[in-house]
Amino acid sequence: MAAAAATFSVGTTCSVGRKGVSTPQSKPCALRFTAQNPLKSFSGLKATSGSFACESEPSFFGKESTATIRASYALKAQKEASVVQQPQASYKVAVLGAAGGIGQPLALLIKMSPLVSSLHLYDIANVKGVAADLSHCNTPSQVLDFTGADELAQSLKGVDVVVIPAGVPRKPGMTRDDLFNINAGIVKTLIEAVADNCPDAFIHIISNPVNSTVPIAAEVLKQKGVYNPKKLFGVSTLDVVRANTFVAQKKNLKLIDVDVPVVGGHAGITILPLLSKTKPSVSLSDEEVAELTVRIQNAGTEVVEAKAGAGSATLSMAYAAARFVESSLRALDGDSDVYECSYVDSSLTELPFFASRIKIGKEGVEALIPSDLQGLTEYEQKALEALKPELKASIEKGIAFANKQPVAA
Ligand SMILES: NC(=O)c1ccc[n+]([C@@H]2O[C@H](COP(=O)([O-])OP(=O)(O)OC[C@H]3O[C@@H](n4cnc5c(N)ncnc54)[C@H](O)[C@@H]3O)[C@@H](O)[C@H]2O)c1
Ligand SMILES: O=C(O)C[C@H](O)C(=O)O
Repeated sequence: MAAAAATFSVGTTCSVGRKGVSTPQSKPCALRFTAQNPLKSFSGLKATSGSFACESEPSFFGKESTATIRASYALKAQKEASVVQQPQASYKVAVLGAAGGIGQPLALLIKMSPLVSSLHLYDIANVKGVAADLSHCNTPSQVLDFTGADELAQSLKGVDVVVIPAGVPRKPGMTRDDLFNINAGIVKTLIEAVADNCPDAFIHIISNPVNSTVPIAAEVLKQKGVYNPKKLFGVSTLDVVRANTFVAQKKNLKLIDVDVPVVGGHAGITILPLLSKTKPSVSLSDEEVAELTVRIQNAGTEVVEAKAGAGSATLSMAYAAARFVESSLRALDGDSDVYECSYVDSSLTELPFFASRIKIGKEGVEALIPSDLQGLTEYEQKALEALKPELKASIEKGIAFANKQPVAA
């Protein structure tokens, strides 16, 4: 196995597969810290003093295996002799909807990233207090707050990654599509501003229904003449996080080792965990596959019902979104082994948007990974065909919405 980046702190995923291997495995890893690193002071959740002392410490999102870290450090030592790797706190990230249930914990997690120099928090209300609170954390990024439409443009200037959790969440009995009427307009307005102010940024869309809001964003960007399909991402990371958790629990596996690709979209049956592609490979009976698949597909509803009217998943979503932000920042920073599942402009199926594993690079989506869709079980193949009409309808609904109300030039 090729050595993964030597890492232990604000974690995320990286591939530990060899370059060119067709099924790279996302593996929790994290940003680089060493004993000499001046930023280690805020990595108390994971790093201790001394590089090797950290190898058995939990990283923020998980644990690197001792062997991997040893191999990685050995390699680094050979390559770099006395050169110390420093995280580059040089990226600007904007969170739109930053005062919300997802926005606040997400902002905290992003504030912990050593790669972020500036964190822009935008919301229509209540963002000043969130920013004041966060700004007291002694991590590198500067926190700036922006309230209301008049400050939206300013919040986006010079930004590298824009994360959008703005919008209303579900209540029990609702589908994600029931949020369309309110959230479609919110996403459209925000993307217009992104197009005008930071058209080159990576755009991460969390607002539901993701199956439609991502196509809306694409249409708006096209109308503005700045659509770059490689830089628009629907955040489906939570489906992967849930799949990994549930499979590990079911099979008594070490959580950090489990990686399940989840493809399709982000609603009900369009969420398709490819359990046969789980790494490490697990043996599951037909009943276990059916039970796990349904649980992963309904996990959002499980939270909505448990919260009983107080919203939907916020903490696990913030965790998942932070992982996706961190992966994007690592890719922007030159890490050439970054893989995640995401709902993107896609040619893997006949549908124009499709969630799959992707390779992320400096310019965004560097490659769609087709291999997960090859050699599916009969159950998965049927589920894949079954999800297509619903996903197609959601995509078309988003496109029709955006084209009915063209953007101002
Ligand atoms: N992609 C996923 O996996 C996933 C997971 C969980 C939730 N979600 C979705 O994320 C969205 C947000 O969920 P939440 O729990 O944080 O909701 P929330 O109501 O707690 O927060 C939403 C925030 O958006 C803000 N907002 C509303 N209109 C805005 C606008 N025009 N510009 C900027 N901000 C605006 C609100 O003021 C609020 O602070 C929902 O649509 C929810 O369905 C997606
Ligand atoms: O279920 C929801 O409405 C929120 C989100 O899409 C989730 O999967 O938790």
